Amino acid sequence: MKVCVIGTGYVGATTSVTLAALGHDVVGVDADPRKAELLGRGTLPFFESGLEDLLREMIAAGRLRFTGNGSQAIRDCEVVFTAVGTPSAPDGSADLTAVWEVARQIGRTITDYTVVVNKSTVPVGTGERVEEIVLQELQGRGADVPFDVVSNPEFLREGKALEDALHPDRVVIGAASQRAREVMARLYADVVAPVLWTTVRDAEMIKYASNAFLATKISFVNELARLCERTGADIAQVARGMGMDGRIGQAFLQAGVGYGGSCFPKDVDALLHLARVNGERLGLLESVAEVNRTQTGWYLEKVRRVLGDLAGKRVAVLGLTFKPGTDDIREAPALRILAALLDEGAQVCAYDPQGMAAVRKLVPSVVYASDAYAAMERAEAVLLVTEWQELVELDWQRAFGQVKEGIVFDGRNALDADKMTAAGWRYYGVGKGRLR
Ligand SMILES: NC(=O)C1=CN([C@@H]2O[C@H](COP(=O)(O)OP(=O)(O)OC[C@H]3O[C@@H](n4cnc5c(N)ncnc54)[C@H](O)[C@@H]3O)[C@@H](O)[C@H]2O)C=CC1
Ligand SMILES: O=C(O)[C@H]1O[C@H](OP(=O)(O)OP(=O)(O)OC[C@H]2O[C@@H](n3ccc(=O)[nH]c3=O)[C@H](O)[C@@H]2O)[C@H](O)[C@@H](O)[C@@H]1O
Repeated sequence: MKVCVIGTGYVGATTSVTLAALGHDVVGVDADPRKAELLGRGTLPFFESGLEDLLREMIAAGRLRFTGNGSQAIRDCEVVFTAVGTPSAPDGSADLTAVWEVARQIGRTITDYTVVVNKSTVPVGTGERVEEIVLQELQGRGADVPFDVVSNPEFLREGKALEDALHPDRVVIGAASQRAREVMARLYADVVAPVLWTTVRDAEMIKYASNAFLATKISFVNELARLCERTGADIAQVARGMGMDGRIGQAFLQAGVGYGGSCFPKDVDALLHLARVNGERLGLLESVAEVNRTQTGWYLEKVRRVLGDLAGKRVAVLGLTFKPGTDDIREAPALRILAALLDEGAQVCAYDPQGMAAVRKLVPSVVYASDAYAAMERAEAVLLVTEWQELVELDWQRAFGQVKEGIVFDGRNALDADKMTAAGWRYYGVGKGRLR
């Protein structure tokens, strides 16, 4: 099938590659000509393991190309995906400017039956508004072209984008017409995953509900971690014990410095906004956001209690991206931590395997080290903020020989506390018993 994907960021690029791998003839479109050009040459504009290889393979096979000119691509394709960004507006709502722009472009362009598939994360009711916009544009040019609007939310995680896109837990398709359902069934015929057919509104809500629930699990353990530190329990053991109950599950119960990224914070805010404008209050979700907003502050409070005044202290920060396996620093907890440390006069030396170039632009006054050992040299404390495998597997014995004070604040409970202690470190995890 001929498929067009508009917007080739994380989701659009991954969707384009995945659909090509499923045997479709795909053209990716981006308003940023630099992105389209890079992708066309087989280069990803972001770091995502494994994706670039398959991108090149699909281009070489002639099944995937990229362009800055959407109109021709839209006209040629039976299915047009929208995968543009839906960032937070100042009031917390999802800014849908790019979604409306694409809808107008589609309405101005299509000449034959087209299935307009929304992959961006959008509030309930967006599909219906897209339908209205396309129709207005068609009427404006006196055209009577049949089309359907479908919601097909994306559930991939950064760092595991390809794996998630090729082997999803489920595919959710919200479609009103039988014609659109048949097209979508053909499109995903070779995906080995359960498909849930819903209304457009249900599919839109499923996406927000899923992200909000995952964020809730994280804030739940993070709040409990605070109580564990007061009561002398270990949140890692508590989470393990809870997760062994099949109804609860182990996933997303890892306590830490809070969730970041381009999705959980913005999607929780957007759902809260959607509730407000619909006259509902989601008190539980408000608390989820509040726990997350205060989690880095709580973590830093512990650092202050152990180190005292931070002014003039040399602190190493390891891991800057919002999670391992990506170069994405959007809403990364590390940014708030760096800002607070600098604000209090600490001398900060940082290292991250992929995120330093982007962080350096935002926070130039930090010293960026060439590797983790260099970052830790003469440090009075080490803050592990993102649990890259490379950082977890460091020779911590060797590092102990380089620091001034062997104090480590493991913001992700990723290090082995016993081994760290045996190597000489004073180890502070998150929610791991009372402070010594
Ligand atoms: N990043 C992620 O892991 C996931 C993101 N999502 C959702 O998917 C959507 C896209 O997210 P990302 O890929 O991260 O965004 P992104 O910001 O990385 O990429 C969006 C792309 O759309 C392009 N664009 C904007 N307006 C355009 C237009 N009118 N025509 C053509 N291209 C245009 C931009 O140049 C950019 O390259 C968002 O709604 C997000 O919430 C959903 C699941 C996972
Ligand atoms: O809508 C989206 O964009 C995506 O958002 C998340 O994916 P992503 O943000 O890439 O990464 P996650 O692995 O979910 O991690 C998000 C944040 O939560 C934190 N986290 C995760 C799990 C956990 O147990 N504890 C925890 O603090 C991570 O460190 C990270 O900062 C969801 O997992 C995806 O299903 C969804 O498609």
